[in-house]
Amino acid sequence: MASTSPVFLRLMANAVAVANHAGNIIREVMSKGDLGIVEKGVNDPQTEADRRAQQCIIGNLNKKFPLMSIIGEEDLAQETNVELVSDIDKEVLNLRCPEELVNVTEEDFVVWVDPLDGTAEYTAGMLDHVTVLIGIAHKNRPVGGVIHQPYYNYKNDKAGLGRTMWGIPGIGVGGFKPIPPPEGKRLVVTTRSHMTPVVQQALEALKPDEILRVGGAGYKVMLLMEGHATAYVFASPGCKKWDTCAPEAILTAMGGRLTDIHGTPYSYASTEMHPNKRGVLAAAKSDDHKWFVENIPDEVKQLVQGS
Ligand SMILES: Nc1ncnc2c1ncn2[C@@H]1O[C@H](COP(=O)(O)O)[C@@H](OP(=O)(O)O)[C@H]1O
Ligand SMILES: [Mg+2]
Ligand SMILES: [Mg+2]
Ligand SMILES: [Mg+2]
Repeated sequence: MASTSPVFLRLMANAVAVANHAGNIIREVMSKGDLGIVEKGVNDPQTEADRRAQQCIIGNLNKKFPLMSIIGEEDLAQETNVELVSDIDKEVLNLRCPEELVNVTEEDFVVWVDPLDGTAEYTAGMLDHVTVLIGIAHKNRPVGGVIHQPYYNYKNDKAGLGRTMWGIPGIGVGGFKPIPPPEGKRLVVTTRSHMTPVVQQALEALKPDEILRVGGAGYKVMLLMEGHATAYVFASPGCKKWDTCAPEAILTAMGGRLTDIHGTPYSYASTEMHPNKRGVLAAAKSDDHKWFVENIPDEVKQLVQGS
């Protein structure tokens, strides 16, 4: 069965399995207590969990898809002797493949990996903000996404720890139940740890009923996916392609939209620069997305235009 499945489904099914394994690594590093924090820049920490999770994800995907471009957040020499993840997600493997991807070979996919999104929150013990993000692009656009949340349910002893969500535009989503945001309320989610005057200016102009400040692009998009927020607004060039590729795929699969703050989608080609220099704007409903694009002030748009 596996060998006859389209490459895309094998890739998605392996991405789910390897994201789950990365979640084990993230919990193991935390439980050992020594996070091995390195500051990559201003307010940009990296931990032993970021490093080991990336080695595991890229090492395994490389072994199975040696001709594919894989781009990870952390700048590391890839170890060759990483622990092999032998499982594969059977449910995802047996999904219907989008028609246009049935015959696509591994060379034509680009995979964007954020081994640990929400590192600042991980080091601060805000563990539910942490996710593992694996986004798959074809012809510059996200065609599949996996978000693993290793600490889902960590405050509840009785429930299972961790969960994995996926989405394939044109096919659907799994691992969670999409819930629309409350009608008649404007709930905006934004950064907790990378606030700037321009980010703040954009938020004020939108007159939200509530501003939710949480960590990680993955967790912010999860709040959109499950009806806790109307839009994710980040008028800053700080996020990178590995932060948005997987979340965009899942949001698109459920009818939402993720673009820059001007309303233009990003390209996820392997040659693309890493930063999302024109900011991030996402919503679970495309009508809401349109409203936010129209109501971000021109002054903010001029300050976040990528030049
Ligand atoms: N000014 C900045 N400098 C570095 N990284 C930034 C940044 N603004 C946002 N990011 C990155 O974008 C992701 C979401 O940020 P935030 O939580 O502030 O919304 C984080 O990913 P990582 O945790 O994977 O590094 C974070 O590092
Ligand atoms: Mg980081
Ligand atoms: Mg990130
Ligand atoms: Mg990261």
